[in-house]
Amino acid sequence: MLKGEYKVGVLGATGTVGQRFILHLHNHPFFKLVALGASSRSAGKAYRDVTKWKQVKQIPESVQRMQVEECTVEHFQQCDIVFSGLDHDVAGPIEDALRNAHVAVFSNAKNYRRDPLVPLVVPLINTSHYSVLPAQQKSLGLTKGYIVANANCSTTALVVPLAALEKAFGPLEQVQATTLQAISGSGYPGLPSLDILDNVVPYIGSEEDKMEWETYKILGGVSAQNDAFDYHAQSPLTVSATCNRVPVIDGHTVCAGVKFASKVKPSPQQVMEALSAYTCDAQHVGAPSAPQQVITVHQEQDRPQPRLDRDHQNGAGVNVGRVRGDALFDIKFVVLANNVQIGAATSSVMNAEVAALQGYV
Ligand SMILES: NC(=O)C1=CN([C@@H]2O[C@H](COP(=O)(O)OP(=O)(O)OC[C@H]3O[C@@H](n4cnc5c(N)ncnc54)[C@H](OP(=O)(O)O)[C@@H]3O)[C@@H](O)[C@H]2O)C=CC1
Ligand SMILES: N[C@@H](CC(=O)OP(=O)(O)O)C(=O)O
Repeated sequence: MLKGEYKVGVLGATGTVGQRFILHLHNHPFFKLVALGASSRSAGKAYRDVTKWKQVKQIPESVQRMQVEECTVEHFQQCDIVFSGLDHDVAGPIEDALRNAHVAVFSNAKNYRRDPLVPLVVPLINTSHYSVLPAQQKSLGLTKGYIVANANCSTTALVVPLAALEKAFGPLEQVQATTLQAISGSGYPGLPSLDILDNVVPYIGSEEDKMEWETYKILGGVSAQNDAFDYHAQSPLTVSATCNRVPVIDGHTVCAGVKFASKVKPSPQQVMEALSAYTCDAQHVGAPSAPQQVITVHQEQDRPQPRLDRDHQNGAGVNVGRVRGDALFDIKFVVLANNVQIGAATSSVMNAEVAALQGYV
């Protein structure tokens, strides 16, 4: 149901997430990158002159000389879609202004995730939440333009296997999750090397709270009138998260324990089969960024590992390993997700691909 080529822009194009957007979008099959935005420090200059480019791949030729603009409506209202990798300190009013200018905004920033009419979408799980977009538009008197948020990167890692387990075995009762989060999650330049090398920092501001409540919204449903999210209202699920920063560059690892609500518990083998079999709408509608395999289940005792597994399928899926029974929980496992790909830019792009393919853009 594509309407042809869509003009897209990137806000925060010079940042850690913005650079991933550039690599995703510069030769996309139906998104044409036409506008780049960043702060007034970068505006008016060529992209290659203001970006501290940290990717192994070079800046695409077509982007090197593009002029970076201020993130104002006048520079982006030509776009059908804008991807936001903006700092959350500034993202709120900029994204709202673009929505009001009839642009579909797909944001990585946390500002609108709690909004009762903004879908919080992990494209491997809940693109069905787009059914609330007309209610969002109606509440603002808009006929075009909306905001879709993607989740926190650690939440994204955790919820994909949880969604697959709920689909196969019914509601979950308790989830305990302990993260080992990569340095790139804190943006560039991130933590000082003297804080993170040879060290683990057992605190990431507001991360635990986000992992807990975002999970409820993502795994929840939508009201019969398509005008509200139910935040998992009918579920007995309780999530408890502990977040740590570790000296890994990219790739968030989460060690999870899960209790099922049902009295009949699946075996580790059944869990592995269910995780491997899980598929999602992004695959079914043919989103170009969707992975072949949503959850790659590793049989080796010592996988997944960030260095070895984060770039599997360009970081578009998640990796699960060490699926086993437990004395306290019904099942334990380790999940790894590339925080700057499916945890950030890939999620936004895949969300927009599904929206376009389903006629929401
Ligand atoms: N890194 C990650 O793993 C994840 C990040 N996110 C979220 O994505 C967003 C971007 O994160 P990240 O790329 O790591 O951050 P960075 O600090 O690397 O980049 C921030 C970007 O915001 C721009 N910016 C800063 N101030 C302004 C301003 N006043 N007006 C316009 N643009 C401005 C910067 O432009 P300039 O270069 O000109 O300063 C830069 O392009 C954040 O909201 C973050 O929370 C979400 C999930 C994962
Ligand atoms: N806080 C995450 C990255 C991030 O920016 O999260 P959020 O999008 O929820 O603000 C990390 O440090 O790894």
